[in-house]
Order: sequence, then structure tokens, then C-alpha cells
Amino acid sequence: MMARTSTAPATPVLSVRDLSINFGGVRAVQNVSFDIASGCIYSVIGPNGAGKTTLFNLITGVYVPTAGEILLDGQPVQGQPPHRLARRGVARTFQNLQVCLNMTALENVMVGAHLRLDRNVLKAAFRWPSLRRADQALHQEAAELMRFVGLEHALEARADAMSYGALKRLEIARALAMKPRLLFLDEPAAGLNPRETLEIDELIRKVAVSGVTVVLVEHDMKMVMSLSDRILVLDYGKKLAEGTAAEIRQDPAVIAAYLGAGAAGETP
Ligand SMILES: Nc1ncnc2c1ncn2[C@@H]1O[C@H](COP(=O)(O)OP(=O)(O)OP(=O)(O)O)[C@@H](O)[C@H]1O
Repeated sequence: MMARTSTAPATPVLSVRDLSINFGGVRAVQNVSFDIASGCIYSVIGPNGAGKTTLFNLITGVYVPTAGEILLDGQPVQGQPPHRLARRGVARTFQNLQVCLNMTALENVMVGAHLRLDRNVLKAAFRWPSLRRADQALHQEAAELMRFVGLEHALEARADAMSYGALKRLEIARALAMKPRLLFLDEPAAGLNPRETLEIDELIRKVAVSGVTVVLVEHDMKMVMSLSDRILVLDYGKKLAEGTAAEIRQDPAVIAAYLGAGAAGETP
């Protein structure tokens, strides 16, 4: 994990330069630039419609930018499709769960491991019968990841019988099975109760300590403020501010646009 000092390492794991995308007349992301240091927890916050998910979709290859650059370890990757970025160590979870509900929890994580090789969940799922027989090693690996996310008791549980909080952690285990260096989490605490939110908070810290750089979109400000090494604030697609939690909390423009007077530390 990155030493938590203010001295930036030489090459950021991710650099975004003047990134923009337009959807017809909507300028969803406009000239956004930032760097993410290896091993840190980096959060993206902002009001609804600010462009946070669109930014994730750009960086993970779902959208091709209208303009700008995305550099992974200094190499331009903008426009590359998600499966290629996945092979370069970029994994993500989604705002809406993308778990195969008719499989067991463990099988879902194993599908994640196969996504290292295959383009999408569907293709991996089709190859499933032969892969299942073939791969004891992946089985072990998936079981270890289930333990890592605190689901060791649910290896054989059917996904559709698991709680929402457990499924959120299962999705993180599946993303980790892709052995990412960068993990993008889109609203991991959305819909969770306070206990489940705390569990996700602890899990995100564990992921970062294991050396995976975490990029987070989250509306739970208490969680964002306590977890993040740095925070990017978007508003109407533009970068409003970027800095440590202490800096963001006191930024007048951020307070006016998003946090509200005296509100930093709570969910807006
Ligand atoms: N595929 C698309 N086509 C057209 N407009 C889009 C598309 N995706 C996003 N937008 C628009 O881009 C803007 C940014 O949306 P985005 O979902 O990225 O915001 P967000 O910050 O993630 O919001 P939320 O916090 O509600 O998830 C919005 O005005 C949205 O309507």
C-alpha cells in the first residue's frame, strides 16, 4: 500500500487528462483531469447527474471519450474495450448488482476469474460446464476470495438466497478474482443498512491494504470522508475541486454545490 504521505510517487497508476464526453447536447464530463497514486483510496463525489458514473464508464472502456486521454501507468488506453482494460488490471462493480442469481456464490466468483480470459459474463457462463470440471485451482482461489470478503460461510449458497449486503460483497469478490490493480466501485454502500455499510467500509480498507488501488463513487459522505486518501468533486460534468478529505470539507465551492453549510461528514 502507498505510504500515506503528501509526496506523490513518480508515475500515477491512472492519469486522466482533459477528459470529455458529450451525449448529444449533454456535456456529461467536461475537461476533467486528475491523477491517482498507486495503492490509495480515491473517491469521486458530486450531486446526482454530476457525471460520476459516466467518468467510471469512460475509464473502464464502456464509453469512448469525445476528447482527452486516459493513461494507465503512463500508457494511453482511452477507447480500449472493457475486456482489454480488464486484462490490464482494471475491474469494477456496478451501481446495480450484476450477479448471476441462479449460480452459487462461489460459482459467481469463479466466473469472475474466467473473465480474466473471456470478454463477458455470458460467454464465461456458457463455457461453465467444462471449466467447472477443469479447474480446481480456480475453485481454491475463489474460496479464498470469499473468505477475504467475509462470505466463507456462504460458499455453496445460491446467490438469489443471499442478502443484498452479502451480494454487494460477492460482487467485490468477483471483481477481485480478475486480479485487478485498479478496482472501481460504483456506490458500494447504496441500499445497505449501517452494519452492512461498516462491513463494506472495512472491506474496502482491506482491499487497499492488499495493494489494489480503489476508486470509489459513493454518496455516503461519512464513509467517503473517513476512507479516502483523495477526493475528486464533480459538478455538472466539471471538476469542482480535488484534495484530501480535510481540504474538500472546507472548500467553499464544494460546500455550496454539494455538502451544504456545516454538513461535511454526513450524507447530503
Ligand atoms: N448514455 C447516456 N446518454 C445520454 N445521457 C447520458 C448517458 N449517460 C449519462 N447521461 C447524462 O449525463 C449526465 C451525467 O450522468 P451520470 O449518470 O454520469 O451522473 P452521476 O453523477 O453518476 O449521477 P448519480 O449520482 O445520480 O448516479 C446526466 O445528465 C445524465 O442524464
